[in-house]
Amino acid sequence: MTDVATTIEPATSPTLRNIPGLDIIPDFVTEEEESLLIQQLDARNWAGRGVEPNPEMKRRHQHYGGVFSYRLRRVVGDMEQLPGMFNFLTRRLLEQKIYASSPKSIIVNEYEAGQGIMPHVDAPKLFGPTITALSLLSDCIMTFQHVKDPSVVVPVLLSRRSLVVMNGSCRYDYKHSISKDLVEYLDGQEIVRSRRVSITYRDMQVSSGEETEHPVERRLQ
Ligand SMILES: O=C(O)CCC(=O)C(=O)O
Ligand SMILES: [Fe+2]
Repeated sequence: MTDVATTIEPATSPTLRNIPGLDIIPDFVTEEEESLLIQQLDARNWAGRGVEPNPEMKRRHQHYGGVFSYRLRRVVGDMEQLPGMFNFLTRRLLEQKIYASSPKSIIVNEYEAGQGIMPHVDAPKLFGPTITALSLLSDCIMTFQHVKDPSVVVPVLLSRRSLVVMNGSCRYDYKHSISKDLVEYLDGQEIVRSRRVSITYRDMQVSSGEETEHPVERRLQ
């Protein structure tokens, strides 16, 4: 990547929302599908807050496919098939050509009001070129910050039931984060945060055990 900085517009420009490789698909699931997903997820075990494989994490989460330990920085255990409850989502991702083949890994994150995720780039050596996250139960703002030019900060609304797709520059050149704020503002719109559950699809890039650049500790908020 050369001359990245020269292609970036001033931070004040509204056109900055056009981050190369960023796409947001509204209403990726229906209200009925959202309720069913939440019901099924809540019937399963949430990790974090003292529960393995990431007991140190305050945010509750569920890993499917490859179970990634943030502490050990690697996939622990065997790659398992994704549970059937995700089949319709995977099918939709393939139908809409967001992925060419079924992604092998899902992380479900739960954010209580007052919880967020620190700025990070999803481990480039571990996860593939397309990251997607489905927002359930609450709107939030995802903030993108350019790695090489931190003055470039781009807040983007992730509305409830939308899918955010990160490819190319968006996936590799920008950190993404979600604040802990209970109330957020974007373009004069007030966004009141409540419990949010996100379903992130990622392809595993390499065999387990490879060192990654994941900012482990800084994710633990
Ligand atoms: O909650 C989200 O929408 C994003 C989660 C995320 O960035 C991650 O797990 O790496
Ligand atoms: Fe991420």
